[in-house]
This record gives sequence, C-alpha cells and structure tokens, in this order.
Amino acid sequence: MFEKTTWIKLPRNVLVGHDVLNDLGEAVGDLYLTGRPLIVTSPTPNEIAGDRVRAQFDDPATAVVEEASFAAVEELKETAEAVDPGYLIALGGGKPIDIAKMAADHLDVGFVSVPTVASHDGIVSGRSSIPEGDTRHSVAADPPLAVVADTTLIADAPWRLTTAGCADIISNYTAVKDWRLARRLRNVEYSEYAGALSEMTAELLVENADMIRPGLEESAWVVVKALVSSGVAMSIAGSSRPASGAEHLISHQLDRIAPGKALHGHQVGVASIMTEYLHSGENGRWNAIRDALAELDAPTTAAGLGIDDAELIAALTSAHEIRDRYTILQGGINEEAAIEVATATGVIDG
Ligand SMILES: NC(=O)C1=CN([C@@H]2O[C@H](COP(=O)(O)OP(=O)(O)OC[C@H]3O[C@@H](n4cnc5c(N)ncnc54)[C@H](OP(=O)(O)O)[C@@H]3O)[C@@H](O)[C@H]2O)C=CC1
Ligand SMILES: O=C(CO)COP(=O)(O)O
Ligand SMILES: [Zn+2]
Repeated sequence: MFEKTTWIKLPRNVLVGHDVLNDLGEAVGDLYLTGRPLIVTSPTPNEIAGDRVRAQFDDPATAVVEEASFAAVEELKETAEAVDPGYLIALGGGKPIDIAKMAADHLDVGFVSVPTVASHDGIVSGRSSIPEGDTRHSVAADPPLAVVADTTLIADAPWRLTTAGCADIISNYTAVKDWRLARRLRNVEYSEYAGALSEMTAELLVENADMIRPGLEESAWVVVKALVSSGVAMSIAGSSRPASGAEHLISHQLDRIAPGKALHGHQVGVASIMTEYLHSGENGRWNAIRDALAELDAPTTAAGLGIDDAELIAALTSAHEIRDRYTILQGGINEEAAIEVATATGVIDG
C-alpha cells in the first residue's frame, strides 16, 4: 500500500519591495487573523520601524528581546500570557524572528516575519537556531504565515549582514551535494524539488554576485528573494537539509570553539569552499564559490572570519560529531587532511 504523505507548510503571502512595510497591515488583514498582534522586535529595528508597524494595527503590544536564548523564548511566552495576542509579528533580524518563531509554535499562534536585515535564510524558514551554553539547537517550528520584506529598509542595513545572507545562500550548493551523497550512501529521504530549488538559488546568486552592491535596493531585492527560495526549499523538504550540510556543521562547531567572532553566513561561506573541495577535488568549483564570496565582500579565509588557523582546523576535525547528519565529513577528517584542504583552498596560509 502507498503510505507516503507530504505536508508542506509555506507562507501564504510574501511581499518583497520598496516601502512594503506600509502594506504590512493589509498583508496581515489578508490572513484573516483575529485578536491583537504582539510585535516581537529588538532595539534597533524597534527604533527604525517599530512605530510604522504599530500604527497599522489596533491595540498592538510590543516585546523587545535583547538576546537569542531559550530564556528569552520563555520570557516572551510569559508576556504573551499577559497580552493574549492573536498572533505575533517578528520585526528585525534573526534574533527576534527566531524567538518569535519558537514562541509562536509553543503558544499555538501564527507569526508574520518582517525582516529588517537579509542576514540568513532563517528569516523566512521554519527553523529556529537558538544558542544554549556552548551548543546551538536547531529547532523545527512552523514557518511564517507571511513575510513582508521592505527592501528600502534592508538596503540601508549594515552591508556585512547582507553579505552574510548571500554567503548562506551560496552554501546551499554544497549542502545539496551532501544531501545527495546521503541519499546515495544512506538512503536518506531526498526531495528532487527541494534540492533543485536550493541548488538553482545558489547558482543564481553565484552568477549575479557582481551585481549585488551595498546600498542598492535592487540588490536587497535579489538577496531577499533568494532567502525566500531557500526557506521554501526547506519547507518543501521538511528539514534544513537543502540549506545545511557539512559547511553548516563546521560553522556550528565554530560557534562553540570561537563564539561571537563571525556571522553565521560568513562562516558557512568559508566552510563551503572547503567542503566543495572535499566533494570534487582541486578541479571542482571551490574557486567559483571563493570568487563569488570575494566579489560580494564576504570573507574567504580564516583570518577574514577573525579566527585563527588552529580554531578552524579544530572545527573541521570535530564537525562530524555534533549532529547525526550524513555529509562528506562523515567519520571525520583528520588533522593532516584538514590542514591540506584548508591550505589548498587558501583558507589558511599553511
Ligand atoms: N533560524 C535559522 O535558520 C538561523 C538562525 N540564526 C540566528 O539568528 C541570529 C543572528 O541573526 P542576525 O540577523 O545577525 O541577528 P540580529 O537580529 O541580532 O541582527 C543583527 C544586528 O543587526 C541589527 N539590525 C537589525 N535590523 C537592522 C537594520 N535595519 N539596520 C541596522 N541594524 C539592524 C540588530 O540590532 P539590535 O540587536 O540592536 O536590535 C543586530 O545588532 C542568531 O541568534 C542566530 O542564532 C542564525 C542562522 C540560521
Ligand atoms: O542555517 C540554516 C540553513 O541555512 C539552518 O540550518 P541548521 O539546521 O543547521 O541550523
Ligand atoms: Zn545557514
């Protein structure tokens, strides 16, 4: 008997463009939600856009989160108990969006994502990534009911956050290679649709890297659209597989070994250069990944990430231990081989 079931949860409305923050109320109205909104934001986006958001709703409440942590999720749930919102609106970067996403799941209400930076694909996905101690938990949750991404705001945000978003997308290229490898060697469930969408998104960004420039609204638009595609690919797959392979394992290890030194997207970008080399050897496309990152002003070396060579090698050699996800690093890479790949790709000087 045929027993497969596919349940894909996707945002219903995705609005990307010039001044679309002014259309947030209308986009939310179109979702037929009831009750008052609780706006979950952090200090800077609250200052930049909080009033414009509040002005579009009756009786809105606001919670300002300062850090991404499980304690912040619990605190937000307590606020929600007092406020009794019908839904949450997450306004800001990954920090308030992840907190709102997780709290919305626990509270069994929907949430709307209003990113003010294009820093990684978590701003549109159904996954929260919350640090706790020296580990990072990747938690499944429902994706946003709608995404409203104002490219005017995002184009004005710090450029390094946008280049991190680009690098997170470029890393999908190796994530899909790892996923296919896992399908071949471990019969891991694989979605052709999600794999193709994710890969195409990364390819498009690599091809158009020279057109993505600071302060340009059109560039913000290209990057946000790519982040949306990547989030959709994860929703189709029902996991982060299309966007998270060995390069993400290395980045998650760097978060433990060298916390707070570099942005998530920048770390996965540098790691992706090396995992592409491991997949395809010296004649593979690792230099196309490196060149696209460089074109976008994203780091391509350990030094560019602000981490020392020993930290990078420690992350490479231990990345396979942190998660049960089959990748090119399955079984681990020894120190000698790690130094070899990092040196051959110019990530360390050797
Ligand atoms: N769900 C997922 O798949 C993933 C989630 N993450 C998580 O996301 C978080 C990191 O994401 P990131 O977006 O960098 O985090 P933040 O939300 O902390 O945003 C980054 C910085 O940008 C500021 N900011 C936000 N909007 C603007 C703007 N329009 N102009 C100027 N500054 C602005 C914030 O200020 P301020 O703090 O003052 O508000 C903050 O200092 C981490 O918590 C990480 O764990 C990372 C990768 C994947
Ligand atoms: O960052 C992500 C995709 O870009 C999420 O992946 P993880 O599941 O590894 O946290
Ligand atoms: Zn990522």
